[in-house]
Amino acid sequence: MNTFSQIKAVAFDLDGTLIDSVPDLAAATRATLEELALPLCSDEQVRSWVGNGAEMLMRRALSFALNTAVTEEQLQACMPKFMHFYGLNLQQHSQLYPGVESVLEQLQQAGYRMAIVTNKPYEFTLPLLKAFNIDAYFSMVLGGDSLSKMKPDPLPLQHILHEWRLETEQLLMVGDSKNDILAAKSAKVASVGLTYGYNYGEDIGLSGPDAVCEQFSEITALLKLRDKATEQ
Ligand SMILES: O=C(O)COP(=O)(O)O
Ligand SMILES: [Mg+2]
Repeated sequence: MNTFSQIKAVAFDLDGTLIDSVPDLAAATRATLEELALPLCSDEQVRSWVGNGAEMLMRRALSFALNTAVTEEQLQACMPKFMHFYGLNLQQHSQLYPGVESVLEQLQQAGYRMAIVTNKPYEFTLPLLKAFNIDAYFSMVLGGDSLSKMKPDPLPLQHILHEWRLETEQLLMVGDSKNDILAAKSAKVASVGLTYGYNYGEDIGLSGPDAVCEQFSEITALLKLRDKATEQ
């Protein structure tokens, strides 16, 4: 029996897994820094700062711009600005990664239950899923602030196991970051690491997921789903 043979439900990470969201996150980060008359950052820097939610992104951005550690007061003063700017343009420059819609469709057809487990604040998560017209695939959507702890803590995955009455062998976590893989390991569920997303510039394979995929479409083969689009 392979690692994935008992999977009934899949928890997907969002940023860097389903959606390339860095261009809009970077624009909002720069708009915040600009309003504070601080040096601006590049998209590439933001790519390496995403992964632990909006507050940690701003903490990293401020610490770069101020070239020193950031106080709680400085961070809390700039959060409303970032939330405002990001909320204005969630999807102007962001894109779904290739193959995402078709794989979600195939998984739905095959009867898998699907959830989003992201560290992005919940208030941005649902609008972003709606903007790309993929919200209906997910019967549970957890943002970084939906529960008391976010990934790499196992709590969001444990919440799904509990709510959906699943055994650990029945849930799969798919993500681009070591936070996704660490959360899966702590929750004792299988994980797939994607190489194209954001992982602080590190190789996702080093976190030890059960499988590494270069493209989202490879998930169908792992779950032994036939690609109906290419099937004659
Ligand atoms: O917002 C973040 O920092 C990361 O979000 P993700 O968990 O969907 O990758
Ligand atoms: Mg991610």
